[in-house]
Amino acid sequence: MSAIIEIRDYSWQYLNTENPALNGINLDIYEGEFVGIIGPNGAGKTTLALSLDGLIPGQYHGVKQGTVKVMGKEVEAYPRGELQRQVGVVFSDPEAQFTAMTVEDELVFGLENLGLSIPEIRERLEWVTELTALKSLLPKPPYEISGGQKQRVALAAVLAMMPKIMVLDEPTSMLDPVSRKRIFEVLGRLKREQNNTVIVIEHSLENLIPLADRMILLSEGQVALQGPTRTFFQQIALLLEKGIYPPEAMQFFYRLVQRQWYNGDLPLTLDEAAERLEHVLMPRHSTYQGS
Ligand SMILES: Nc1ncnc2c1ncn2[C@@H]1O[C@H](COP(=O)(O)OP(=O)(O)OP(=O)(O)O)[C@@H](O)[C@H]1O
Repeated sequence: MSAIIEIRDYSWQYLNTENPALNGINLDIYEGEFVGIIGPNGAGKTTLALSLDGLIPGQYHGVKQGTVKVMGKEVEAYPRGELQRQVGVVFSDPEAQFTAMTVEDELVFGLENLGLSIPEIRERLEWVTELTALKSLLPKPPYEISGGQKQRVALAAVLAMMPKIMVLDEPTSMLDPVSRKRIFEVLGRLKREQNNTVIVIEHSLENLIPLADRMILLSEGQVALQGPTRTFFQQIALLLEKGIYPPEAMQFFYRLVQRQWYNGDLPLTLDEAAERLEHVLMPRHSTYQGS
């Protein structure tokens, strides 16, 4: 299977900066994958997102080396606007993306630009409104709704365009836990019901972990670690060293490992932690078989 995104020896240095923001990146991302990208501040995560939809090098000044290919073609080779049909990006500050007077117009606007027929626009509007639970907000001006609602509108606007690849750059960083959960519920449905390739840059690991097939750790512009989610988080010592704090249940079990009270794999979720704890405390009663 060939990768839908292929990044080879890719480096990007913004103009007038001392170090490259991305430095020798090699990555393959496959169709239908749900990939989580994490890393400390300044690691290059947003730069990577900008590189995937061509805003880098299109709208930024700097020096590029290597290649970023989307669906077999280098990002610079796409005619203007064409790449954005394949790659939809949602940033953490949705306000900047809104131009219309109502939420409904905001959603319809992009679809009209795609040249879709009116029945098709209606159909997609209905689908995306249901998926993101936006029905009651359709007549409202985008600037009158809450931060969480804005983020759902931004997500819906990109989803409605049905891009093959979606990149979400800290989509919940400005949201309270309830709104954050709702965004992740939408992402969960997207994963179960569609075959989109989804790349999420996110600090909220509790929400990301159950969805991600694969995780990538960026650090100082490089891929410091990548792998299937479960394997990835077993490298907890490296993650902690890079300033990433995995969910507390995982950290708790890591302490048990350090004290030699536990030698199985680290649980990814609270439910898994409860299961493993039962095995540690009451091995004869537990149904958990160990790793
Ligand atoms: N427009 C820009 N001009 C110059 N340097 C930039 C620009 N944007 C980012 N940088 C620099 O590039 C490096 C990577 O930044 P980037 O925003 O990609 O990191 P990040 O991992 O997304 O960080 P955060 O988690 O804080 O959003 C940083 O050193 C940053 O200062």
